[in-house]
Amino acid sequence: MPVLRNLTKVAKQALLSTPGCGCQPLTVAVRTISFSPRQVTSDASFHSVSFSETDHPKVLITGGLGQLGVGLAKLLRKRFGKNNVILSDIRKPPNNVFHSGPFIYSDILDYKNLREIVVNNRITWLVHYSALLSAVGEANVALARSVNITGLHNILDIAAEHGLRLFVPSTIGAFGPSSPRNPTPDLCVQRPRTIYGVSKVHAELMGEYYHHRYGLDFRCLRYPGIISADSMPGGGTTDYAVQIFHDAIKTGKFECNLRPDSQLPMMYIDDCLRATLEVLEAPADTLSMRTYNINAMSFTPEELAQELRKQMPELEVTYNIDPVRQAIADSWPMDFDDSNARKDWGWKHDYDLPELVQTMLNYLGVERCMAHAN
Ligand SMILES: NC(=O)C1=CN([C@@H]2O[C@H](COP(=O)(O)OP(=O)(O)OC[C@H]3O[C@@H](n4cnc5c(N)ncnc54)[C@H](O)[C@@H]3O)[C@@H](O)[C@H]2O)C=CC1
Ligand SMILES: CC(=O)[C@H](N)C(=O)O
Repeated sequence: MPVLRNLTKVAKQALLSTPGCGCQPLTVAVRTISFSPRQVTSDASFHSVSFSETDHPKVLITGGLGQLGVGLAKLLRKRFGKNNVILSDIRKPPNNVFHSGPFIYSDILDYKNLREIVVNNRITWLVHYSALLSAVGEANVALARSVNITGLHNILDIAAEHGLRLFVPSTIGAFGPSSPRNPTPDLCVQRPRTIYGVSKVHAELMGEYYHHRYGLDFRCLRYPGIISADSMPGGGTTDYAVQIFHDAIKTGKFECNLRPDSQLPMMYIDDCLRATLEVLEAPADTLSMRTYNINAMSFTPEELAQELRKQMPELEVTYNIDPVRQAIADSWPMDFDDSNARKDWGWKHDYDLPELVQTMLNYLGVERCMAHAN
């Protein structure tokens, strides 16, 4: 079988190489003044741990069991120590995640519970990953509004009250059909047409407002579509670019829900997680903005399939367009201008399309061969 023959080739290669698996605040920090964004009771604590008091930040990741959180926890634990990074979600963690470091239940809609976690664990950095993504959000607007907007308000208030450094990811989805699409700069018209996009523009603006108004150390990157091998996407428009690898390896066939010419910005997960750590560690005076585009590559489904066919010539791709996802993709950036991130804090991606494809095939090919061997 050609698919298996190519898989074996890919797996052999993989066994030989290692798979990749400006503004200063106008006010003093909120914890030092008597006014806070939320009318907290007088017993509320503003005693956050300052960075000089600890060797490492104490990090909480919300929504940590999705496509990105487990990988980010692994990276941050390597850097700051296993027990200094707490993953949280409302879902039950799989065994390997539960045994790899601290995990805690946290519903971002439960403000008191969130505050208790931050206080009891002396959290200093908060990475806020909980969200409903673009396609899932359109299927459940009320829940998306609640998680992505009400949840964010809880996060912002807790971060401001406890002097946390707060990272919130935004997305290419924060732009819309009236934005310049090729390329899309950091600052331009943002009129997205999805609840996901609207909630992310809201997050960008609220975070920046809290930064200027209360001195909140808010940091935000607009991620492209993220491609990963060991975690599945949670219901977005760019999901096809992950699924194609799984289907190609399993069956040699893939049915794509976007048109072959739909060009979108994309990034391999290792680049995305490294960018997140880099912007979190960047000295404040290097950040001329608080929300940055980051990018690595742009491609269409057809171009991705062509790159895959270099390794799997028999791959068959058919198209069965999902009108909801297609309308979203047609309104999103085709290419992303991340020159400010590159200039300010030295952002540089490692993976272009050929490396991405090779790395994904290596990883998934080895996994499949190992599963067959067991
Ligand atoms: N994966 C991607 O391609 C991109 C992701 N992003 C952003 O990065 C962040 C992480 O993305 P993914 O890991 O892909 O998302 P995901 O959809 O895979 O995971 C989101 C997680 O949030 C959790 N969650 C939902 N409601 C919650 C609640 N009430 N309380 C606590 N947790 C809750 C879910 O259980 C899920 O584990 C999101 O904010 C997303 O908007 C931005 C651009 C691209
Ligand atoms: C690009 C994103 O924000 C996400 N992957 C989605 O497609 O919704």
